[in-house]
Amino acid sequence: MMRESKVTNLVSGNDSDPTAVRIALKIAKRLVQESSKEGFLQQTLPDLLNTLGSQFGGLVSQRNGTWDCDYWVGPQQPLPVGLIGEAIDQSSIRTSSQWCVAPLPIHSRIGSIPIEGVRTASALVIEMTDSQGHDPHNEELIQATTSLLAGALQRIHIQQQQGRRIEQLAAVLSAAAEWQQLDDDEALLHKIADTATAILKCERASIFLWDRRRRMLIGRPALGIEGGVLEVDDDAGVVGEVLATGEWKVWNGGSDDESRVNRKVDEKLEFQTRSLVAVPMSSGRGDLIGVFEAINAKDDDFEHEDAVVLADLAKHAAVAIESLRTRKRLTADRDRLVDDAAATASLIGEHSSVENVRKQAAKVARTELSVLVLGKNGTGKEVLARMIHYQSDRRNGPFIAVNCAALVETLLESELFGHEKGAFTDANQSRSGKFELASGGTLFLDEVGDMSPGGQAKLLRVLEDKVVVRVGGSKTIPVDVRVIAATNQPLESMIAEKRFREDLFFRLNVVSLTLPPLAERGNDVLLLANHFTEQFCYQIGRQVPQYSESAKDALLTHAWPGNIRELRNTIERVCYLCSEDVVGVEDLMLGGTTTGSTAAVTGHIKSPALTEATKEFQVEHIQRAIASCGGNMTDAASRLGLHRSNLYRKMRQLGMATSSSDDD
Ligand SMILES: Nc1ncnc2c1ncn2[C@@H]1O[C@H](COP(=O)(O)OP(=O)(O)OP(=O)(O)O)[C@@H](O)[C@H]1O
Repeated sequence: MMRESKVTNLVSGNDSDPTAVRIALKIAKRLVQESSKEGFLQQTLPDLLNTLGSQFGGLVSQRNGTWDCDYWVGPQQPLPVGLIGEAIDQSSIRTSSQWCVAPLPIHSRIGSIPIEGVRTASALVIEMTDSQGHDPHNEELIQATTSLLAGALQRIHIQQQQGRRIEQLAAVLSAAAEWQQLDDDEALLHKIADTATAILKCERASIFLWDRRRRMLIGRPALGIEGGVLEVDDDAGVVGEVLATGEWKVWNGGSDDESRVNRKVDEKLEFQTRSLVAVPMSSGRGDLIGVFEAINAKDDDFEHEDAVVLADLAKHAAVAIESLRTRKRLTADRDRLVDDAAATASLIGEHSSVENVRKQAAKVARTELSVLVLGKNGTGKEVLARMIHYQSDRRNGPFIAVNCAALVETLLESELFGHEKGAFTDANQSRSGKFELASGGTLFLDEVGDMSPGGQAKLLRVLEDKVVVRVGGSKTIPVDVRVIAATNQPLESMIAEKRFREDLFFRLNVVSLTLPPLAERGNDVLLLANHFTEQFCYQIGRQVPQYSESAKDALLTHAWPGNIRELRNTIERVCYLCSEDVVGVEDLMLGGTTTGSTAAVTGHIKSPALTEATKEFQVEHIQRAIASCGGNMTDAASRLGLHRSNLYRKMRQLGMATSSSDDD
């Protein structure tokens, strides 16, 4: 009671004792000026001792069972260890003929701030005459002084702790940002461990990832271990304690139970653990994924604050480890999907013309050059464009195909460049165009010869400026797109007729690749027929049939006006409708067209009657398709394996009537 009132009076300055007031003022003044414990003691203690009537003495603290001087005024002397121990044990002043020892009280909080981690016993040791030491007034003053001194030192400790915490948090955040950049497991774990050793000022740090199934902890990085793998039972040592309780643990060799440490790990690592702090690591979902451990603090022991810092690091480390795992999984998934897609984009064929195209395509794929693919309908222009994309550095980006013939000018513009909300009547919301969607990848512009003059002008501008402006918008949006265009139209004669822009032609036609009609590819017909047969039979789950010799002949002599698309459709029909093990010529239902060249080889004579018959067959075939689709031209075109615009073109060629409103 007496001590509390004295302290209160000292601090509030109400005490009438001028010495007490002087002491309080000195401590308060120094507290404002000094932020380190050493500086504060150096500046304050000589004066304080003097005020208390002594020249010599100091502040002592217990570390690892022995008493050390924090600061000593005057010549160093053997410490009165017995008297100090007595004073600490009884929490009161003890005096001898030479010494007066006053224990410093341990405050658990200063104001509303809890004091963590300071549990060291300290005492003020003052050399004084016998009469001074037994003077009750002086004793009261000493007690009050120690209380103020303890408060001041603990405030300094808190300030230092807070300063260190701010520095540590900044270091943790900048390390975490660096970790996110790494994409190698081993490098990440090493970096995390290095960060922990630097921030906690310790010798080593390890992450123990929990293999629940095997009930093992895998320590990484396992420095000093051959092969770099350290495995320990998940219930062993301090790390096991953390895993079992989900709470951090500190172990300091000088004071804590030796049996808690798993010395087997030391043996494996040829290392001596003297102190350690270990904290749990949890995933974003809160599951325990392992333990993060720091070993051998360089200064003193590990304290509660070290566990707090390590726990901060562990949170960020768990996020970095998990996000790297997720990134790796996503990359592997993407690579698998890209590989699957690339496999479907291989240009099947052994004909020299196809070999040639394949070689040129492989060369051009590695460049950013614009490519124009020429060839009749169904010859595989889109397949070739995809192949170039998947062989290029853009293979992980999108491949977007647009059929320029399928859209009227206004729609094409919004399709390619996007539009802003309200740009036209149906534009209820903003939409990205295909150029934006293809950014980082390849844009395939099919039937580019069918593009309107307005569309051609806009396309040219985008190709030159590499930016798009959405319809109804004003902002320019940069696009990084490789364009591959294709057409079955004779662009050069269209240029002469002013139906295609010459400047656009030169922009698109940096490299041109031409795919030959199927009928000119000799045995490729059988190669492709076998490929499609296997593909469809696999899809249906049926046995792959053989083709009779006459069927093979028919496949080789057919004119294939619809090229590979027609062949694919024919084989699809055969696979679904012919259940025999051997496909005969009648199962092919090929109709009458045969190629001139092969007809000559096989002895057939191409006569006007045959051409007429072919025409009739085509007219009937188209009429049947339209009728079976209830007049829906889009469905009929897709049933015939044609694009809608090509169906109209074909119908016009055959002299069939088309409704003009549908005809664009
Ligand atoms: N070399 C090839 N290997 C395998 N399949 C192919 C090959 N060439 C074309 N095909 C197949 O034939 C069909 C038509 O091919 P694609 O669409 O690439 O031709 P296209 O020339 O672009 O046609 P269009 O001019 O009508 O747009 C597709 O089903 C495609 O998968």
